[in-house]
Amino acid sequence: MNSIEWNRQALILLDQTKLPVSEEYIHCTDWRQVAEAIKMLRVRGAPAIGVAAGYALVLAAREAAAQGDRDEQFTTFFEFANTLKATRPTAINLAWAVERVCALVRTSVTIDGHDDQTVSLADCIDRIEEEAIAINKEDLALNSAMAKAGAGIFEGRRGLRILTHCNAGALATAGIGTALGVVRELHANGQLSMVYADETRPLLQGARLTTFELHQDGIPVTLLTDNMAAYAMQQGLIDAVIVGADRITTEGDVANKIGTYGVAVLAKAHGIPFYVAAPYSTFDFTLASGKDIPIEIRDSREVTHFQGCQTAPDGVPVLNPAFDVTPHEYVSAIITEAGVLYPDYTKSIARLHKEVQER
Ligand SMILES: CSC[C@H]1O[C@H](OP(=O)(O)O)[C@H](O)[C@@H]1O
Repeated sequence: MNSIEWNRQALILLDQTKLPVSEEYIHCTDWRQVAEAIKMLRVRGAPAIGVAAGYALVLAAREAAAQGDRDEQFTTFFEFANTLKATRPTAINLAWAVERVCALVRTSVTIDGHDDQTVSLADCIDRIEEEAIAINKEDLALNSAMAKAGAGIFEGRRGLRILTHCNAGALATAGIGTALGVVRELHANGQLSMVYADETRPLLQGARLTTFELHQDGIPVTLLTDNMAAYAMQQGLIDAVIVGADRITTEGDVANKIGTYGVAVLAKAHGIPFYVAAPYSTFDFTLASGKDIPIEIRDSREVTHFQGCQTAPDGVPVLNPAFDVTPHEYVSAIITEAGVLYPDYTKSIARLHKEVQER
């Protein structure tokens, strides 16, 4: 199942809002279609929306390069890029990918600090496409490195029962997944007994996507409603929690799907390790405290309706934050493609940053 495919003319996205009932694809030939797909979670998951945004910028550049004079073309392109970046504010991978491509364009048209008037936006399109493909390939490659690093935590252990929240799998990345990448590695090693998947209200990424993915791969999975996680832990059914992330601060505070913080508190109360799996591109090196992470507030209809079925009275006030922040004190370790980070996260994350910058 290929959730994101670039054929040079179009970005083909698996519409995740239709899963698990049907596998339908959207052929995006306009960057606005990709922006809508990200906003509506047809493509979702921090790394995946970064990859999709990279390809959307190829479509945006092609459109902008065909209109106005040279300066207008660049202005239009950067406006399109900013619109794309604003579709979902919490997952930093989206902004990271957009900024990475925009920085490339700015560098391409600058010589010795001056604007090189000989370079047009059209001249940049091939490089933008190369960068989008590079972002995609990097995400694909890092997933396997992360999976092995994460599985290393459980060296020699068998019969593992892992609880996860939301979907941090192949559908959320360009590869095998972050949290579910570790799960897949443990399964391949014969170490996994069961995955317990939180349904993850209100959009049910766990019920619809995680169970779908794991069932397809023959990995044992049991579905929980979100209010069952405490029971499962109390009954001794869970050995560890592994989740993904949408943004991690320099102190190790973690933004992830709403409900993650509650799972982390429950895990701590039951002495169960709580692991976060995320690539380097999920770290925000400009923020220390999780309190400063912007939390996306989504449409109230996501709570009062599901797939057209109304489940609450008209007009009832609704709170619908798409993410919450787990303070680093609740995080046992952070699994990355460069290895496993342990507290003191301020130091271990700084070391990761330094290593990657020096590559
Ligand atoms: C591979 S991390 C995916 C991360 O993104 C999900 O959010 P959404 O479904 O709204 O894109 C969730 O927080 C996952 O942990």
